Amino acid sequence: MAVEPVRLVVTGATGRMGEELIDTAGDRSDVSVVAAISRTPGNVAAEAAVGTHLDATLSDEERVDVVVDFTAPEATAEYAEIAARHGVAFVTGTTGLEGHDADPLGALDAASESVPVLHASNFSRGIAALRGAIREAAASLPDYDVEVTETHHNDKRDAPSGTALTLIEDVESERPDLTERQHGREGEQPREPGEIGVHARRAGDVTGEHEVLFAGNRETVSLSHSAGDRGVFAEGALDAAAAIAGREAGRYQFTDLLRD
Ligand SMILES: NC(=O)C1=CN([C@@H]2O[C@H](COP(=O)(O)OP(=O)(O)OC[C@H]3O[C@@H](n4cnc5c(N)ncnc54)[C@H](OP(=O)(O)O)[C@@H]3O)[C@@H](O)[C@H]2O)C=CC1
Ligand SMILES: O=C(O)C1=N[C@H](C(=O)O)C[C@H](O)C1
Repeated sequence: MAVEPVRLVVTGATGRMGEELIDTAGDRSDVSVVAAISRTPGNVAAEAAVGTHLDATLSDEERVDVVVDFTAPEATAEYAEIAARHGVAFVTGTTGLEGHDADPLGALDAASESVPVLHASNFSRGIAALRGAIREAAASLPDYDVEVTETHHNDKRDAPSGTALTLIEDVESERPDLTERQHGREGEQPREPGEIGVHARRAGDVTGEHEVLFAGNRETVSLSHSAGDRGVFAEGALDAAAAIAGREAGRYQFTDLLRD
């Protein structure tokens, strides 16, 4: 018996990730993009309906299961509220949410009281696997210095990357002695024992690279990931959207949905 595809609305449709999501979804039978949202609708390359306002689109469409959002913190806050008001699940990969004036993290929590909500700073399966390895290394190498380095394309807005922040939290969960995040270094600044070094590089069209270095006095361990293209993020986000549709309201983790 044929299974109905999960019906999606993609926001930020002219963005790098919006375009990748629409393209990748076109090759899959488990999801279908029924509408795309953009402030500049003329530029959207999609066969689906194109709207400028999520609220109006969710009112017009017969049925939408999930809104998939890769935009900007202020837009994510607004779209989460609108999706919840329409009873539609919300999957977002937008980063830079921490401490933003629009309180997107509060908006995700509020939305999760009525619909399923998933936010992941990185939707690649490789990063999901790397996170387990990083927690294990952090627990096994208690006195080693830790330095996190990320590299992204020169149009990225937020620094450090959302993924870098997630990986730092993974290290910190096993190393409560590391209480200071040292962003870059300049001048006379010897390393302090409680530091995690954090380094953000912006160059060319690099899709996304992350490295966590553990250094003792006679050895180093380097755990790293490099995304070959944005398709890995799009596939993961669409997997998450397909898996979250029809679930109970609440906050979901990408790593949990991968295991189900
Ligand atoms: N979690 C993950 O795996 C990944 C996360 N990301 C994150 O996703 C986000 C988007 O990245 P990327 O696609 O490269 O960025 P782009 O700048 O290419 O696209 C963002 C899109 O968001 C829309 N947008 C921006 N601001 C607003 C606003 N205030 N209101 C409505 N729409 C807005 C715009 O679309 P339009 O003009 O069409 O409305 C824009 O095209 C970033 O936060 C990035 O860090 C990126 C890759 C992977
Ligand atoms: O902006 C990007 O491009 C990416 N953003 C995410 C992040 O901030 O970690 C994920 C990925 O690295 C690409």
